Amino acid sequence: MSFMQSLQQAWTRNNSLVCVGLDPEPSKFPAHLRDKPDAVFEFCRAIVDATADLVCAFKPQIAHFAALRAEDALERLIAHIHEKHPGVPVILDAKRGDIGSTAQHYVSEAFDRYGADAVTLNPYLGRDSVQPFLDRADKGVILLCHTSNAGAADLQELFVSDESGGGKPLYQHVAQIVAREWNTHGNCALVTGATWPEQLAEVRALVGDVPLLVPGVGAQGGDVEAVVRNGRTIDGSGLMISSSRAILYAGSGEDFAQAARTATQTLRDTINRYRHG
Ligand SMILES: O=c1ccn([C@@H]2O[C@H](COP(=O)(O)O)[C@@H](O)[C@H]2O)c(=O)[nH]1
Repeated sequence: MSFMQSLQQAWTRNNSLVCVGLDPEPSKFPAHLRDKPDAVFEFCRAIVDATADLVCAFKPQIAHFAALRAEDALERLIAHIHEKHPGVPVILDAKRGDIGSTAQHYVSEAFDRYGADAVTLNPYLGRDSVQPFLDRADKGVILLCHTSNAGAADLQELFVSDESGGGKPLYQHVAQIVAREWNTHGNCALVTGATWPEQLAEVRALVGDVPLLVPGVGAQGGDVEAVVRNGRTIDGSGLMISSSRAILYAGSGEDFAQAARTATQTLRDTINRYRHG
């Protein structure tokens, strides 16, 4: 099944637009796990198993594993999700982007080595850098459009002129070019941060039903109601609203996975309040 099919089925089956981000930070693990040799895998697996029926996707952030020399734990974690929770897509948050010959290796890394269903990419090197990913029609290609950090405005909101003499902010150009030209296989999505709700509305208006990955609720303080109202599609879906720290570290004791479940359930219910009204 393709990434887009899995995502749509997970939205419906779990009645959820929540994406749980998997950003392991051992210093925040509960004491009983912290010094275990396979702590990163055990922590993330417990979170996954406690929340899989409440989410539309999982999003491991690759730097959180690589910095700990825990790439092996990431491989096993994604394999575990596919085996125990089939139908829940995995987005590898890697923000890759390079010339074509190197991009091919990033394709293999994300999809063949790690077995991810989708990957985040930086579109800044242009179409040829993204093409090897676009060609994997069954996989999701999620391009940075307007990120959640304060510095997003430094470049992404710069005004760019077009051939007709008009112009628009760069992030709107990215949204349009992805939706109109790069999405030939229907496998593209865009990253638009929850902390910029007006820009989120602009992007939704430009891209029709293209799914939006929205980090920035929870620890970064994005307003869930504004995200849902500004980003939803006509049928009340179209969003993967991602939260990492606020879910992973909701509890710090032996019941951390149950605390993560409760936090995920609360976020899902809050989102659902605004999907159709
Ligand atoms: O614009 C972006 C793109 C990616 N991220 C990533 O999402 C999570 C956010 O973590 P929280 O703990 O929920 O704040 C993290 O992995 C970022 O690298 C983003 O925040 N903003």
